[in-house]
Amino acid sequence: MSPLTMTAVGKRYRTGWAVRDCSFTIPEGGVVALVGPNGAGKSTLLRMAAGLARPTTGEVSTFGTPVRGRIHPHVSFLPQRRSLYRELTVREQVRACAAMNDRWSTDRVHEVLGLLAGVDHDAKVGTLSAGALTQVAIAMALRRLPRLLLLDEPLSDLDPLARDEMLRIIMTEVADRGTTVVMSSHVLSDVREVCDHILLIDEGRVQVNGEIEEILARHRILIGPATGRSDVDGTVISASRTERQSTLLLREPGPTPEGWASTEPDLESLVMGYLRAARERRSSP
Ligand SMILES: Nc1ncnc2c1ncn2[C@@H]1O[C@H](COP(=O)(O)OP(=O)(O)OP(=O)(O)O)[C@@H](O)[C@H]1O
Repeated sequence: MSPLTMTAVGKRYRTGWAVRDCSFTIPEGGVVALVGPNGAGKSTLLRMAAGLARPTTGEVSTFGTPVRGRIHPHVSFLPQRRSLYRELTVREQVRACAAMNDRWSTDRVHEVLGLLAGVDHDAKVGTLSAGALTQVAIAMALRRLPRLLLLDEPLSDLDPLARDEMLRIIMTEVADRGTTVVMSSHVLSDVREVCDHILLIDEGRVQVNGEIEEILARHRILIGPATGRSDVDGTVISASRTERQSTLLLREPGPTPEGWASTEPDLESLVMGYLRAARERRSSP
């Protein structure tokens, strides 16, 4: 059963459509990078998956159950704005959460505090740095033992050390418990090393969705003469040209024509190619 499925999902705010006609399925286990530029619709997608925003069109399901205004018991969501009690100390915050959740044991409280080795457990939450706040919120989200963990920009406030530590904790969770993690970021390099699946969105639409290795294998970068591409077979995603040469990103390419050199793209150039193409479509009349 897929942890998260969206079918023809759209979300319109008063300002316009934030998400349009999104259909995708997330496989179970592993880390999905939800990537897109600022304002692409990442938070809106995650909020709909968590039951905090209602789709205007289509249907969102988690573990086969339609999300209708309430979060699935096996799903945990870390919003961009961390919702914690600022007047409590870190220790009190974790205990308060345990007291409100009958699935939490005393052991679980110690586990959460154990994950927060670099954070002062007696500091008031309101005095913590943004990075430490994020660490507390992620540790608490993890200890709810979700089968699907939705993280909205979890790494944006973290320094490089804290970021590596958080990624290590998340990867341990995935390996030990088979948790599925969907992690949004507008910086691909932040999530690249831990994700095996990518969901690229731009202007609220899915541009790319799938296993990274499979997606890369279906694309090629072709470099050839500046004069053109008439003999190139496949779907041209994006094209650029200098006086000397043309560079194409191709999906499902045919045989490489004479005079062209072909290489497999890395994920960064593939993402850039799709985003550039989307920008060109927007700016052309
Ligand atoms: N509550 C809201 N009311 C009106 N418009 C909204 C609301 N939330 C988001 N939007 C708009 O919807 C679009 C998508 O926003 P969203 O926050 O989902 O994107 P994002 O990819 O998460 O961006 P970022 O990386 O900057 O957080 C943006 O144009 C945003 O201004």
